[in-house]
Amino acid sequence: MQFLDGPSPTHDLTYDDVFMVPRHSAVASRYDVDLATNDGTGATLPLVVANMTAIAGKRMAETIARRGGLTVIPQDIPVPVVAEVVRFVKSRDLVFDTPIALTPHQTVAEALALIPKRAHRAAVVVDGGKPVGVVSEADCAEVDRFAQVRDVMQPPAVLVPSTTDPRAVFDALDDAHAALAVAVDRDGDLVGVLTRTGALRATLYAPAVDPTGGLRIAAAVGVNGDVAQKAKELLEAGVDCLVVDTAHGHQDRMLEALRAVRALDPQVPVVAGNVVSADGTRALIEAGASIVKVGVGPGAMCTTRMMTGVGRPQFSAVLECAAAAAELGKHVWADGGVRHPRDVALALAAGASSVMIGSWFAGTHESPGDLMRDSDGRSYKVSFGMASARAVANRTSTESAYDRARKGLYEEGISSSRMYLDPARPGVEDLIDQICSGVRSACTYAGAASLAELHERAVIGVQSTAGFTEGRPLSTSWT
Ligand SMILES: NC(=O)C1=CN([C@@H]2O[C@H](COP(=O)(O)OP(=O)(O)OC[C@H]3O[C@@H](n4cnc5c(N)ncnc54)[C@H](OP(=O)(O)O)[C@@H]3O)[C@@H](O)[C@H]2O)C=CC1
Ligand SMILES: Nc1nc2c(ncn2[C@@H]2O[C@H](COP(=O)(O)O)[C@@H](O)[C@H]2O)c(=O)[nH]1
Ligand SMILES: [K+]
Repeated sequence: MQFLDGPSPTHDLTYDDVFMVPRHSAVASRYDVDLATNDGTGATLPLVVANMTAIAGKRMAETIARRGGLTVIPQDIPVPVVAEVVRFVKSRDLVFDTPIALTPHQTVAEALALIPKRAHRAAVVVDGGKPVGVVSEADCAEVDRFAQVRDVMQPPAVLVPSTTDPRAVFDALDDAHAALAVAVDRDGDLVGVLTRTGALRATLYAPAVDPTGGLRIAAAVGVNGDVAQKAKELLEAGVDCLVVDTAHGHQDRMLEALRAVRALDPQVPVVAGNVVSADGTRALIEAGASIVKVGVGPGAMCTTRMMTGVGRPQFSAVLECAAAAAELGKHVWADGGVRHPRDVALALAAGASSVMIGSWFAGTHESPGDLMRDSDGRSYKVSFGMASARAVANRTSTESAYDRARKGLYEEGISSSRMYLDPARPGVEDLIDQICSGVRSACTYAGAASLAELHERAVIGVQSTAGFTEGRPLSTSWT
């Protein structure tokens, strides 16, 4: 990457401060761009879901890995629960989505409570393992809430063997004018479901799979307690990537934790953070990190910069840390502050091998929270920071009242934030589509057929606030 006007600017920059200049390209199509990462995680997309309790659960992990990204299960989740999530995610079909399954005698009220957990807005009715019907919200309208789903369900309009090619599923749905295909195994038992868009995506994305063919998943540990023991248990549970995470990564406690984890000789990438300097990056790599997580204060739930004045504008932080990591043959993830597809493209241009997203993905069907509606009827989910009073109270729930009170004083995150679902993109896969379109397009503007080429060829300019504002679309006239 180089700056348009030569040397690096003298002050630090964040994503909004910069733009990429188009240059000659020999890449004919945006589909010719390979978005696979080269950091050893096996991800085919440069996207990681942040280890935040309100965002990263098993549903998110399954959905993201099927499209090629990774989800980091937060450090606050007990190891046996993480092990169960890993087992669940690795048992998922690589093409067909896991539906809400109801028995015929369950009620319409139960169906209506569960259907919003799925972007495809339906549930499958199963009897003895076999799908016997599909229930959508429309089927439940104007019906007694205690009615049984068997009385409102429709027979599956498209029933296919789970070995069916996604393109054939797409065509079958199109021919039948149906919304959802139901897939079964050789015994006729339910495997999963696929929408038209899901079938299309299955032809465009490659799932992130481990050597045994299971979907990949990551998990985090903090720096307190017996880190090595917890890391060992997570590795035994089968995580594909281990994240050692704390607010201030360039500290002794982190370096000790990292050395202890490295001593386990993990055969998966070890990510550590967070830092924002070349020194911090080198320290983490020397202590055993294969990937360094970069970002202090850019997160949407994060109050660190307001509380402490500490941090660093994210574009410059990623640029400096990525250069330091590359000198040692290692990588960085850009963590936090991503609000538009452009931010992902710019982080990758600065040299990140992957980009971590939290809050933006909170406002999707796949995040763990319940779907809420505000007084205007807009759908949202509640999100909160991992250093918020709420998260700290959860994390310290087994400690003495005195210790909890002591730790409760250091609050550096928002405890409750409404993350609205975009009505046009309510599922995390809709956001992935949007991000990948933006990044693929950015690559062709730069003449890059891979992420390594994007970093190599990117020419970055610095813009004024007016320059950034000019780039924003207008939904109404300006006079
Ligand atoms: N990327 C970012 O900007 C930030 C991210 N976070 C996220 O919040 C979650 C919780 O992290 P964290 O608060 O580190 O909690 P942890 O539970 O990981 O504890 C951090 C440990 O480091 C010690 N510590 C020393 N200095 C600091 C400091 N300046 N800030 C925080 N801890 C310090 C703490 O001791 P003692 O309590 O005695 O001081 C504690 O023992 C993580 O997921 C982290 O990534 C949090 C803040 C910033
Ligand atoms: N200072 C804090 N940082 C936090 C907190 N919770 C999470 N985070 C960081 O934000 C990113 C995600 O950023 P986003 O803009 O995509 O939401 C996450 O990975 C953490 O590094 C917090 O409470 N305080
Ligand atoms: K912030």
